[in-house]
Amino acid sequence: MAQIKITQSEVLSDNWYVLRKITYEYTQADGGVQIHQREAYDRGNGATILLYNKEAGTVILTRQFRLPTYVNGNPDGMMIEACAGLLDQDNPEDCIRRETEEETGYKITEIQKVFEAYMSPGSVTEILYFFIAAYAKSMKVSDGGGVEHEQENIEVLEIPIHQALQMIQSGEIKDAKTIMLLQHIKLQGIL
Ligand SMILES: Nc1nc2c(ncn2[C@@H]2O[C@H](COP(=O)(O)OP(=O)(O)O[C@H]3O[C@H](CO)[C@@H](O)[C@H](O)[C@@H]3O)[C@@H](O)[C@H]2O)c(=O)[nH]1
Ligand SMILES: [Mg+2]
Repeated sequence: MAQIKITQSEVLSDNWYVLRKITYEYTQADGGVQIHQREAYDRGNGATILLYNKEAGTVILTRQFRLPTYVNGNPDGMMIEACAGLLDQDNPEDCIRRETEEETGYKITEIQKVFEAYMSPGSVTEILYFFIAAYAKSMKVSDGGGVEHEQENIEVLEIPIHQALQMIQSGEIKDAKTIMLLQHIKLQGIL
């Protein structure tokens, strides 16, 4: 296994999130030492959740504008995604309960952690915690839509699972966390 020693960490940008240039010694298995420099974008960690209803065979997804996709080939910048949020000070479970209520309007009870994943390990530090939870109409406490002062403007979608899976094939769903959760629900036979 390679040995790593960080020798320098320079902040290139500290605005909304932090971009660092990190220099490190990389000692290979044969003892040879290389000097590497890599940039790492630190925007904290996140959590995401897929809400599902067994009886109806539906899932809850969100739709919102995502600027980085707009500047990289997504014509209207709109993305259909599983509900998700950044952790702030919370633990992943508290975070996703709060985000679920803010974004979808559902106050969920039992939630289940399914896995965790680095979403872009060559450039972004973030680890994402994945959850699923059952939802029912009776759990709806508000319209959702996100937090006004954060300019979130989130649309809430209730979609049959078979349609959501087709939307991956058609390219209407292009978000990695969402694809992972939809496939998980299908693979595990939950819906
Ligand atoms: N003003 C400003 N706002 C920003 C900036 N970058 C992000 N935001 C806003 O900050 C809010 C963060 O909302 P959250 O719901 O907490 O996070 P998220 O963006 O939904 O994050 C989730 O999705 C990401 C993309 O898939 C994931 O990377 C992340 O882990 C998480 O799952 C969003 O409204 C976003 O537009 C910025 O540079 N400036
Ligand atoms: Mg969000």
